[in-house]
Amino acid sequence: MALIQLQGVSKTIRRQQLLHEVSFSIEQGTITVLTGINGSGKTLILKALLGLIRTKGIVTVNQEPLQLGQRYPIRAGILIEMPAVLPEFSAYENLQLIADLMPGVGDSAIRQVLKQFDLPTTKTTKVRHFSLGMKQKLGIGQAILGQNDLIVLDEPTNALDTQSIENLIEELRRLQRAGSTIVVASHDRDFVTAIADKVIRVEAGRAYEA
Ligand SMILES: Nc1ncnc2c1ncn2[C@@H]1O[C@H](COP(=O)(O)OP(=O)(O)OP(=O)(O)O)[C@@H](O)[C@H]1O
Repeated sequence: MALIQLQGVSKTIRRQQLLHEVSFSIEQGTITVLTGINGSGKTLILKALLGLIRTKGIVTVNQEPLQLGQRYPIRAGILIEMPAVLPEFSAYENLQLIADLMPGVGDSAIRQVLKQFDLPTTKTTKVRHFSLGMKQKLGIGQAILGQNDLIVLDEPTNALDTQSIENLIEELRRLQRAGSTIVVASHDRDFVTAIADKVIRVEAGRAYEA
């Protein structure tokens, strides 16, 4: 069953049409990957399906049309563009800020995420001393913490080494088995091949099912 459907979604900014009648569905419990070159429109599509930008056309979540400004109808973990991490806090504390908003998510879930991505568990190592890849892994950790209904990751393999990409694939598969629906934008071909149940090719603001 489709968790999310885009029907004829278009976006024009300053008279430039950036998305053209984008239509596809995201099935419950699957991993959907949007792939395409820089500037093709992947991030805009992710924002549209999350109700973060105003578009023409219809986006439905659980068959209900999404309204801009309304509370998103399902629990979503999101990493789009730069990870939103607080540099003066440790990795643990950054995750704790999110866990505090989620009933039933606490110390053991935080430690599991830190372990999965080989991040320091101490509260003394501040994120400002992290490498780019470590910050990226923490950003992914923020999105996957608490087993969300929907997990949206924009270019998650950016700055990750081979082992970290393998850990990410394993973690996404585990989350999928546990019931999450996952949507990823990526131009990393090996990663796309390893992870995708469905590939959506994005070219100049148009989406094609591969
Ligand atoms: N707020 C905006 N104002 C004007 N143009 C924009 C805006 N947001 C996106 N664009 C343009 O829309 C197009 C698609 O951008 P988008 O960020 O969706 O690409 P992308 O496929 O995610 O690229 P990348 O792989 O580099 O992340 C680009 O040409 C971009 O310049």
